[in-house]
Amino acid sequence: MSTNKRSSAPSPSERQMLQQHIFSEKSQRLQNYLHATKNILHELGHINRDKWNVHFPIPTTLAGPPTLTRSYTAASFSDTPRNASVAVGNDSGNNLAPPHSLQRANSYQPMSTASSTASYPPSSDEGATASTAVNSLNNGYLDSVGMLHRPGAANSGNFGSAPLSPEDDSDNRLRVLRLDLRYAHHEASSDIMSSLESSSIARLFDDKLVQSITHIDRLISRVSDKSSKILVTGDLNAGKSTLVNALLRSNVLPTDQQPCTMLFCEVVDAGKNGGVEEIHAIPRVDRYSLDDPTTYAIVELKDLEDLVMDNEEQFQQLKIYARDTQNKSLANSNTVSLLNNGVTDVSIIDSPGLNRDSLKTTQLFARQEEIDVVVFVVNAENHFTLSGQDFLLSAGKEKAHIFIVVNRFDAIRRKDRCQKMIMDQIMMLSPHTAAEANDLVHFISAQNVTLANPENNQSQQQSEHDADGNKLQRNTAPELSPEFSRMERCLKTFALDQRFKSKLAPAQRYSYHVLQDVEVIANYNMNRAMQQIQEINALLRESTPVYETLLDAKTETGKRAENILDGSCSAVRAHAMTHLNNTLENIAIPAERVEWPGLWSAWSYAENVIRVMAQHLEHEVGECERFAKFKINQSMNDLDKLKSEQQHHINRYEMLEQQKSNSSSRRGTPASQKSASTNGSQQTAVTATAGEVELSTSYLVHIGSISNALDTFSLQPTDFVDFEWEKWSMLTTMSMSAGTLALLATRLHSYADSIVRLVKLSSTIGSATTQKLLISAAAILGVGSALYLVSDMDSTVRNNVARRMREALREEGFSINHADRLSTETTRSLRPFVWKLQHTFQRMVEAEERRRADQLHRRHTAQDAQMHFDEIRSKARELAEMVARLSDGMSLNADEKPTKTVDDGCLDLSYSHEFLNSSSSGGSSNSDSGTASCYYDFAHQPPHHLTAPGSYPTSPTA
Ligand SMILES: Nc1nc2c(ncn2[C@@H]2O[C@H](COP(=O)(O)OP(=O)(O)OP(=O)(O)O)[C@@H](O)[C@H]2O)c(=O)[nH]1
Repeated sequence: MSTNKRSSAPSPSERQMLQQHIFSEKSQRLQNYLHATKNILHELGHINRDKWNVHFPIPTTLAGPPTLTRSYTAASFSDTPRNASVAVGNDSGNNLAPPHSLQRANSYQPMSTASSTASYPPSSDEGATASTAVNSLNNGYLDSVGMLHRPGAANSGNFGSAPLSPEDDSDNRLRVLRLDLRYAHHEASSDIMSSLESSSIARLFDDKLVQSITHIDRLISRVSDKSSKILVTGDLNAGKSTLVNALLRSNVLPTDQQPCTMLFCEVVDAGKNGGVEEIHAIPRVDRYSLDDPTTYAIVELKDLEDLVMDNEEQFQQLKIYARDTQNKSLANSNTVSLLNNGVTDVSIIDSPGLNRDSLKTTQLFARQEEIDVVVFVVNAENHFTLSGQDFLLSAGKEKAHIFIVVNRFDAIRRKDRCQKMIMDQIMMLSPHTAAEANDLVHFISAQNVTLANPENNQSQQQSEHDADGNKLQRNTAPELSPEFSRMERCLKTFALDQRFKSKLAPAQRYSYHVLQDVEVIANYNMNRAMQQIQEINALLRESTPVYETLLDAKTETGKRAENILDGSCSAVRAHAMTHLNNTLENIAIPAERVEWPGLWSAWSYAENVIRVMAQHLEHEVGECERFAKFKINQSMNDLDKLKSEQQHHINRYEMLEQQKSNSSSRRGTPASQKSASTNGSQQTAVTATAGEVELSTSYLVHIGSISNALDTFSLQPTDFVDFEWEKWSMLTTMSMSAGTLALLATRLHSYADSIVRLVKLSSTIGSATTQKLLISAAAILGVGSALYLVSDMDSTVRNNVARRMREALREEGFSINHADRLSTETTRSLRPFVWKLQHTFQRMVEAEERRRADQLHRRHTAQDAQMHFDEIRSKARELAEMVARLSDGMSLNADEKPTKTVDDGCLDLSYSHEFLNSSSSGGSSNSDSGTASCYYDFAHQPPHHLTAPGSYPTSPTA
């Protein structure tokens, strides 16, 4: 790059063209960055809502809102309450100075002792802690101010030389996205934060993100709006209207010793209204359209005073289209009108006094978002009132620089003292403004500007006549004090030439701070996620062997419980079978106790025998049941022992369940409800107790009959006859031994057969004697048998009954039925307890598995979040650097610039000229000069990964 090019000075028109070109490039880039910032916030909100409740760094040191000593405000006007504004200022996270930084700010030294260098102390807001020094004040007094600079920061300054540098200890210092809950609860934010559920914090954070996104939208529209709005504000009667009139060189706005501006009055060049001077009284600012006369009422300029004073209820704002009378020559910037400047459309808004009423004050606070330049008028006699302080703190939320006009300075006797006190206040309220006090703080007397007004200032006008003889009025150049001239020049520079500083820097600053906050939050949450992953890993490591042991215990306990049950059932069954079979076998024995009452009561004897036998059977069945109960009790004890062996598993489970229920009751579930449900589950988990055994075995007592066969069993006549032929054989043998036919008789097997054979024998023998003998023998045999029958009838009956009963019972499966029944009953008694034990283990295993699944899920979520936060952090960091680089080459600080600045340092024109030349020749401006890098990135867009589809307009071509 040739030295010739660099040294050639640009003409004013070239310079202006360059400025506009650069401004529109930077403006476009800034809009892109704002969109990208919004996307990052959207992304963060999405993560916060759907993936991971964002955790908030809890401030370890609480930064209170800065306060000034009352001595500064003792002479102030009535003040509006501080509450809203302090909250806003605090909320902004901007310029919140901890007490020590306030002390630093208070240590303002007169220029002779102040240091011109500045450091960037940690743990404090960028401005409030800056060690700035004022070397001089206005007119030589406000001369040079130390530049805040942090070595190694990504940026080299910003539009307004307010540094955009990361916090040194930023982990718990957020500027914009901070959740400050103090004001709602009168408690420390950290206390409230730590007591809140993470989901509640996430909801609050979501609201915060929405607010921030809305604000960025407003910034985008402000940045994209080609026109500039200058808001003139300050306390009542500070001289705001007088100042506006002085700037316009015309008594457009009414002034009075009493408060008179009740409405916002926006003064716009009449050229915007087809050159017609008139007032549009607007009921709804948001609906106002110049092309739609229904959105406003037209009022003549002469009626402005009445309108301003009396219609505050009817109209929200007045738009005053006034003709500009100043010289528009660009050659002399001092005479270029603010409204009609040839650079951009400017409007000046005169506002009602800050401390007039809280409603207007609130409106004023709200309006800052749409304005580019704040001109704050301070009454030199009153200094900053509390309302003024609050406003500056709030405006400082994004505007590092505020143009401060200390008016009515003519009325001050000890001017030095006044200047010093007011500068002290400014340094605390807007340090960046204080740092550039030379350009931004002016001590003037607006009233001293003599204005052109045909009614009250004829001396300032010359009358001429046009060709038709009409009288023309032309302003003569008013007499301006040097202070006023300088103030005016600086204001024009600030509002027009330094639109980077006045219009773009606030948005740049806000975006940068948001991105820094995002980075801090992402970093914090990454660490939290990492911590959570580590905790979960440790928990999983610890719980894996426990889980495996629990699985084994579950299997083993289940098997052993089943074995106890099966063993018990088998024992009961086997015992019942054996016992009842034996009982049936020997069923006749108990009947032996029944006394034989004689032949004539044989029937009742038989009935008694049956009853005794049935009773005996019943008793023996009961015996089997008692055995079953015994076995059930024994098994219960075994199960209880089994449970005791595994008690440590159950204890752990119950402890974890208790912890869970405690934590859910902390989250709001009624404690009683929780503990009831927990106790209930615990009770079901506990195995049998003695009481339960009693209860469970009680239904083993049989109800009613023990056998159908026994119920229908009845006595039969044959029961009295002994049909056991063995006996008859024996009897026959015995009879025959007494006679000659003993041998025959022994061969006979039945009584009938014996008789028949004897008869047959007698007939074959043929001898009468023998026949008689045989008949006698038969008779003896019959009588003997009868006698025998009668004498052994009791045993016959017993045996017959026992036999028949045994047969009947066997036939119905008496023993096996009872064995089965008792076995089933045993199972039924024990099964619930086995199940409970198994269920307990099943639930423990399931709970453990749920816990592990939950831990794995949480780990996955944390890993996911870690990844997302890492991405967001990188994006935010990268974008923040780009946002910071946006101000490369725009620094006003001569120390930082390799070349001199032109016209109050608004722009390095040698570079601009070079850029213009190189770009017009199609070449790159940085080909041979490292110092010209400030314009290389004009066409930079955010990297592709920072852009959402369709988010960005195409890059403007240089
Ligand atoms: N001595 C002195 N008086 C001034 C100066 N500027 C304004 N005044 C007077 O202060 C009074 C209030 O001036 P305004 O311009 O109406 O003040 P304001 O801030 O617009 O008042 P409101 O809109 O009612 O809040 C008027 O009487 C002015 O003449 C000044 O520089 N010096």
